[in-house]
Amino acid sequence: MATPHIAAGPGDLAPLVLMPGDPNRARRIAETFLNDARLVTDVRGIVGYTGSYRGEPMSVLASGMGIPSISIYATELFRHYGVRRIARVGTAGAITASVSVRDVVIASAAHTDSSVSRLLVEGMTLAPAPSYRLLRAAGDAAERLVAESAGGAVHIGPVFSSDHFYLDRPAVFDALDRRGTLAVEMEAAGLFAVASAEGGEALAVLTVTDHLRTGEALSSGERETYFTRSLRIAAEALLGP
Ligand SMILES: O=P(O)(O)O[C@H]1O[C@H](CO)[C@@H](O)[C@H]1O
Ligand SMILES: O=c1cc[nH]c(=O)[nH]1
Repeated sequence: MATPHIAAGPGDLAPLVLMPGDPNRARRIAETFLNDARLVTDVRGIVGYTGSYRGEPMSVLASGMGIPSISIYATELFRHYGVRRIARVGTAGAITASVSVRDVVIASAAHTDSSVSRLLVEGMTLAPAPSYRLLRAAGDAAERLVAESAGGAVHIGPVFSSDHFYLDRPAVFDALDRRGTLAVEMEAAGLFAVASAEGGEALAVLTVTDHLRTGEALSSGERETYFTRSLRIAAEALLGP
């Protein structure tokens, strides 16, 4: 059963998976958010746990950073472990003035400079996007949570999945900003492309931890506090219709 990158056995992973980039965050999600979570894989330090959320089996597996890394884990989950839905829960940098740090961005599409949108179907530039069912469920969950709890705004719109964390090309961000792009991160487009190829469903719910325009950044403590809201939106969406 084990794949080159996941050591879990048959039935060890739930059909619903939360996927942060950071393995430490995956462990914290297992310890503080899921119920009765147990470790099911730790190949290369990319830990995965399975427990439950509101009585439903749910797993968390880290993706590592970047499109190549998340593409490996998402492919193996959908293709070999019977996973149906993956929600990326990650951090992002705001690239437009109307988005602030502490806000949540739910990706409705993911522009990318990665070859993932160009290589998979010859002669075509694909448009990586989340599952509409999960996106709608996330929007509904966000409305309920914003009404219930304090915190920043929740935005739904396109993000930029960059192959470069250190991209010294401000004109790229200006042009994407003018086209309504909300934030930058490094995995959503790869996850969406894999989900569409493998017949799975995917979503990305991002906590805005940095602002590329103002230079503002959350402290590590604040990152954990505000991350919980994205997590709840993503987990509720995974349970959705
Ligand atoms: O917080 P995570 O999920 O890792 O996401 C963001 O943080 C990493 C860069 O620091 C990239 O993986 C980017 O997408
Ligand atoms: O990819 C990322 C993630 C968080 N903040 C950024 O500026 N970029």
